[in-house]
Amino acid sequence: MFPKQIVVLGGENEPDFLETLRKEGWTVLPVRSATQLGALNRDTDSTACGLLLAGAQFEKQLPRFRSLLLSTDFEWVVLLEQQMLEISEVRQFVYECCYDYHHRPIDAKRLLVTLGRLRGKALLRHRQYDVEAPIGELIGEHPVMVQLRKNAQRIARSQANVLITGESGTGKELVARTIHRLSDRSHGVFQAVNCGALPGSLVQSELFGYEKGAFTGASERRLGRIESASGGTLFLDEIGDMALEAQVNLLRFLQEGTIERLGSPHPIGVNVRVVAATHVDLMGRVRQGGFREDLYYRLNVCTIHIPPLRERPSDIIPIAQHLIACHAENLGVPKRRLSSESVQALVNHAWPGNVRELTNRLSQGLVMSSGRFIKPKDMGLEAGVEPSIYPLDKERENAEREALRIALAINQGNRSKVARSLGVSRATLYRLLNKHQLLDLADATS
Ligand SMILES: Nc1ncnc2c1ncn2[C@@H]1O[C@H](COP(=O)(O)OP(=O)(O)OP(=O)(O)O)[C@@H](O)[C@H]1O
Repeated sequence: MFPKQIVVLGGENEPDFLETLRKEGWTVLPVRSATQLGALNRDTDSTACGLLLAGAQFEKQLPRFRSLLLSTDFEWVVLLEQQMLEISEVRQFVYECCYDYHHRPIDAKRLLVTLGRLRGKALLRHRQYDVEAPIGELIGEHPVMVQLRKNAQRIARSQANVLITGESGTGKELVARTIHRLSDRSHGVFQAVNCGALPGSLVQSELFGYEKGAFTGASERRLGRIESASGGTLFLDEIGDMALEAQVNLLRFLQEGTIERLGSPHPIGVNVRVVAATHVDLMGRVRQGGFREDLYYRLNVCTIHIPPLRERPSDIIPIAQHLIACHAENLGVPKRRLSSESVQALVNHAWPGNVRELTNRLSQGLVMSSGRFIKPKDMGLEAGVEPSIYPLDKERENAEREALRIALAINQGNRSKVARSLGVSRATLYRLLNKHQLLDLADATS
């Protein structure tokens, strides 16, 4: 149970009311300096409430009080003179920094009710942050994400290679890390290699390592990324961009479990699980001759597809709240909340950059907002009032495509099993796969 604590800022001019608070079971914590407030904010749990007692010339000290209040995690109520509310800067201050206001003379009963509500709100907020998953957790309650987490768990228990597909920023690396964390390799390293960033000339030495003297400049032996990941997981991001020559060696490694360092004819056994990711249509690349078909099938033992954020709009706000809780501390700013306009704007946005864009916009919003709430403009978004619901036929299309993807993943592309699990004939399944351009994910022989 959290104690009833109230931080009182701004003078001792209400001794009777402070006494009433004590009698009502509140611990009153008077604050006289910014340092004291900072210490209380650090040492008191965030369910404590704040009461600001506005004194004479309050309107001249608004910037100081604004930065004091916003530097804390507490919810605040301000007590002021009624005529002060005629000053627009004061009204703006109350709107931005406070949960509520009361004016003098004090109506003790009413103010106690307000403080009771304030505490209730602080407790709720505390619980909300308390249940937040730690940073690095895959958030999302959309049915596709729920299924995706289950699949990741199942896959983690096996040693199978995995191919993760999805647009840029959808969370492919996060899923790969989750598989690693849940696997019996979690004590080994997670080695991430961005194949797109490696020039063709470097990819071989980077992945497979080299012996001293293997080429000019090879002054000592160097282990490659595959060997360094031994006992752990190798994450090959943007696998579609890997040079063809390196693809041959990677295939040999996947078939035989051995590598050869450049300059050495001796194969070395390496125990590594490979998780690859791509944002391009890898099968399309196979057809164009840019990616080896045999390697595609070696990597694609299990597939996880992450749909873009716009196709799972119910995930936007839970992920946003999680990210605010995680990033506010890293950025050294208070945990501000989303205004209702911001919630609407976030849901309306199309998210071409997916969750990465969401992370960036929220970080910007946390830094730029000057009040208790993050507003749309703080995140570089237009305030939107449009309802966030997609037309029904678009929702149906999305649901149909997701059901197909899930069934394909669970049944490893086996068409007969997929058709059975979806309760449709093979002919209908073929039509649906064709319509959603998912034929590549289905095994034509099954
Ligand atoms: N479901 C999620 N829950 C919480 N955070 C997420 C989620 N999905 C993605 N993120 C966060 O979004 C950011 C981008 O994710 P990640 O790097 O895994 O995407 P990616 O698909 O690998 O991107 P790219 O294709 O550009 O390499 C990361 O900070 C990640 O932690």
